[in-house]
Amino acid sequence: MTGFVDGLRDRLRRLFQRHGSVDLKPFRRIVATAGGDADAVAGWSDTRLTEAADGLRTAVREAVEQQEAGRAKGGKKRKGATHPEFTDAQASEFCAIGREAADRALGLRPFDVQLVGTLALLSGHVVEMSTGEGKTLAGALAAAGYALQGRRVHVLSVNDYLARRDAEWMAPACRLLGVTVGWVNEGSTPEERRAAYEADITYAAVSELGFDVLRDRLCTEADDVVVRAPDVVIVDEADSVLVDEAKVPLVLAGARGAGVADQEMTKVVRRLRLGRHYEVDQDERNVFLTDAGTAEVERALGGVDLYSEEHVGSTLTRVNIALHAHALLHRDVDYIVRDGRVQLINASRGRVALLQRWPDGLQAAVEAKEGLAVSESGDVLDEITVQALISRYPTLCGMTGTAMPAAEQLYEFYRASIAVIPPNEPCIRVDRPDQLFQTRQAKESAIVAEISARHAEGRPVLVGTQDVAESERLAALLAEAEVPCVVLNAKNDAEEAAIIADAGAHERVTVSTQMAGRGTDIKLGGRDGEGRDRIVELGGLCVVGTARHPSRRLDQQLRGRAGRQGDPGDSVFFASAEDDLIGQHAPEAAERLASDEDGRLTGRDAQQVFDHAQRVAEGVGLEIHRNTWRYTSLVSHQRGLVSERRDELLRTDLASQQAAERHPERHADLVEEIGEDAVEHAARLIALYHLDDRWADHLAYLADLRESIHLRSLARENPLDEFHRAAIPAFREILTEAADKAAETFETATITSDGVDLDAEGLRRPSATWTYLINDNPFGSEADRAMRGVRAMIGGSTTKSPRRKKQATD
Ligand SMILES: Nc1ncnc2c1ncn2[C@@H]1O[C@H](COP(=O)(O)OP(=O)(O)OP(=O)(O)O)[C@@H](O)[C@H]1O
Repeated sequence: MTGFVDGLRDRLRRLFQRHGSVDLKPFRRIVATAGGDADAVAGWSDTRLTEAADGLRTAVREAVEQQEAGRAKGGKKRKGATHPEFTDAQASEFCAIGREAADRALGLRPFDVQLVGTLALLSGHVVEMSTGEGKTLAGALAAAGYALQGRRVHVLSVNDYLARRDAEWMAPACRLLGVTVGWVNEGSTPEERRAAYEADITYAAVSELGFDVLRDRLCTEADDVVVRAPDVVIVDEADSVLVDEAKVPLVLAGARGAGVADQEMTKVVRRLRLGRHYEVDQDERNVFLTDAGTAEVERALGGVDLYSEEHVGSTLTRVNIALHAHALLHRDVDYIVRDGRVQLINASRGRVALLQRWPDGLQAAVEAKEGLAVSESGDVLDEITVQALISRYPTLCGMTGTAMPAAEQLYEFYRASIAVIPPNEPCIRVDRPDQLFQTRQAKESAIVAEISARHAEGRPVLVGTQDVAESERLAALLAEAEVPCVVLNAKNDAEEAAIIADAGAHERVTVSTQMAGRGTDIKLGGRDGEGRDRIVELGGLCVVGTARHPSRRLDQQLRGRAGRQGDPGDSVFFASAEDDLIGQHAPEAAERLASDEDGRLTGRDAQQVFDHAQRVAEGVGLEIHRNTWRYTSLVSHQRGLVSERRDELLRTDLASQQAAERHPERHADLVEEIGEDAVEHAARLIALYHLDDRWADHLAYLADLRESIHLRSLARENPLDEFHRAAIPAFREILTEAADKAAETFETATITSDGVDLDAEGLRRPSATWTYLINDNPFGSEADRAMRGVRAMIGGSTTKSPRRKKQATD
């Protein structure tokens, strides 16, 4: 009933309420009062400043203690956790000392609007502040504010570079406020991680935090856990993380042995030709063998029948994996080859995703395609989506330049409201109308002409491309036109900071893949801003987009690179009817468009077609997000229950108690023989092993279930209901089954004062683990998958998901 009422309320809300900014007046009032205290605070010594911050910390703690004591006296039970907050007077004092601390420690005196942003963050909102308005500082002060309220804060960045940069940059101001700061990077050791998470504020990339949370789930000693319980999360580039990346599952896999390359199949598919032997979906997510392709493969494999019972599960799956690697994963778009290894490119950020890989079979197939040694294979041990990861935090807030266009999703998925903070200086950037063309070739000629013209004027130009291959094509065209350019993409992201630092320099042309999500500052005149006046005179930075993105938000993020802090600048997007956006979302409309002899689209409706295609793309993106969440929220709930049990096993003597209940004699004998502690330790190891193993099996079952259920949806059953109908009972017995198995092992295993040797009992934990991201639905939407199922039934081939080895070999 509650679910029904909530659902109805949500629908009504969506119908009637426009998502607007929260009221900033109360924050403005507090900041104005803080302004009055500024002179007094300016005269304080550093020590006095730190003491004042400490005084705030104590006052908040005492207020919370008083509240709790009052509640206990009144006999009231605590209903949900209440979070400590500043009173208005405390908030005002915090603003005054925070501003002074930033000024002294960083040489940056926060503007009023930044403090308004800080207060909005402290109220749990997502804050919209334009590019270059100083979100990093507003976020750091909010983090310090939460820390003074006694909360533990994680500040999440989109990548390692920003996490470290922001932590190191902001730490001196936080230190002056008596607040400690740590950061985590991919290369951090477990000790460094633990120390970083012990700090009041921890900066980390989202994926790094997620992988730490997953790795913690494998610990068998409480002291090995690195991440403490989630409390407050401040998300930088909030819309990218909370919306664009939310659906991506982070996966932890455990080594099972050397991987095996399917050389035979790689050779077979290499001979296949697009159009004749196989076809690729318009959105490049699925590949199908044609009849001629099927015949060719069957012949190459010595005359097998791919659809016979013998081959349909195994050989056909192998063909599909190899074909997927051959036809759908492109070097320099989806991955690069570096140091003899395949490295994935994170599509939304145009960066190499180190230590990440595709699911087993697919990874091996790509490695075989590239003639590389095959890496280890493994089993999925656990996975979590970014959304589930962030939903664990009782308090969520964040900042971004583009929150309002994501308002609906932010409310729907996180119940987050938006505070739109006005700029410190009004934005004077000119966003020019789109330049639309019939063909990609005509578009690229026009892009080169535009860049050449701006370059000739001496203006810096930032070009945002969609992928690495496009960047390189454009760089070659610019070279032909004798326009020197710097290419920033996943191939050289180590040099990113240096390249970006100079992207605003005189005559500089920077071609960047997926600039949108990079969150780095471009200063006019170059890194030291020396040539700034000259660039201002010339008109500032010119941003060129080479295609419209799948959402307006991404377009805006790219445009926002120009015109920071009231700087001059302009932006223009080029687009063609041959772009993916149109091919995927408005192919029929594109056929009706008219163009002139330069290939420029002339009709008035051309712009509408592009806008429409983008709206459709946004709708598809939202639907994928909703759908993923509908599936994963159940899994996430189940995961929470398992985690709770696991934590209890890890930190208490529950495992030993359970063993004593089920096998009292064996337990008593062992305690006498080797002592209570040793028994407890052995029982714990055994119980954790079985719980983890059972959970990994359950995840594999759910993945299979989800895959198979799409076929049932053709029989007009609601796939989500079906999924729940099967997934809930499958989970119900997990905890009991794991405990039963643990009891069995406890009864039969050899347990000595040295403990229990799980390997010897055949209960092998993975020797090594690694992590990877699964991109949003790499094997297509539900509808695609249902269609593939039908095609398979009527005799065509499909790319069956190789998501899990278990599944692939079913
Ligand atoms: N109060 C301030 N006074 C002077 N300069 C400031 C102030 N706050 C921030 N800055 C400067 O503004 C620049 C941009 O800051 P920051 O990178 O935090 O912006 P941002 O809002 O995060 O932009 P982006 O959208 O690019 O991430 C930095 O060079 C920083 O030093």
